[in-house]
Amino acid sequence: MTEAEAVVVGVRVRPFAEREIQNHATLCVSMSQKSTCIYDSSGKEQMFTFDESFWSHDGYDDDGTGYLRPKRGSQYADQKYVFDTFGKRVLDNAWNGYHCCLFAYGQTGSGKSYSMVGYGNNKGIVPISCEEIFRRIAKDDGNGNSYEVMVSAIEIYNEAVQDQSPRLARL
Ligand SMILES: Nc1ncnc2c1ncn2[C@@H]1O[C@H](COP(=O)(O)OP(=O)(O)OP(=O)(O)O)[C@@H](O)[C@H]1O
Repeated sequence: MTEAEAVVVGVRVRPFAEREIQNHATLCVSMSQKSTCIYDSSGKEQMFTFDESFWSHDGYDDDGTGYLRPKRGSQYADQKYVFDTFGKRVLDNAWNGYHCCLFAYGQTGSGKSYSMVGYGNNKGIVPISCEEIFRRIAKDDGNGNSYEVMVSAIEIYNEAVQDQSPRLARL
């Protein structure tokens, strides 16, 4: 990990919620690789560059199990893609002994829980990481190493810190 990579930032756009569709919401974001473009009401563009721009607004279908996968040729970022490009990076660094933190920031209903924990078959970064941690431990079986896994998770809401670890342990 180089100093330049010490902090990485990604943005993700979720599909319109039912209420937004009913209110005839207008899409004002577009993404291309690492760039995110936001249009104001006059159509003026503002371009931002992040380490990753995850387009999850459209271009997906259900694979029959409830999992949302990209349609052929679409740029839809599914849960696996988000884990592979962001979650795995944090996990790999933690595995190499670095103290790491991954947090989701956004207004209510913006998709933080979806990305971090997920819903149904669309597992988020936390459960995929847990599976990966125990897969790596199992793979190392017989090499004489011992592992201790501890989990903690906090939620900061209205500037109050809440320990969500017991909730996480029930997943
Ligand atoms: N990438 C996505 N693809 C499909 N649906 C999504 C995606 N992100 C979020 N959603 C949907 O949008 C809704 C709101 O998402 P979510 O519950 O993750 O928001 P949140 O930011 O955690 O909200 P809160 O702060 O109120 O807990 C949910 O119904 C969720 O299923």
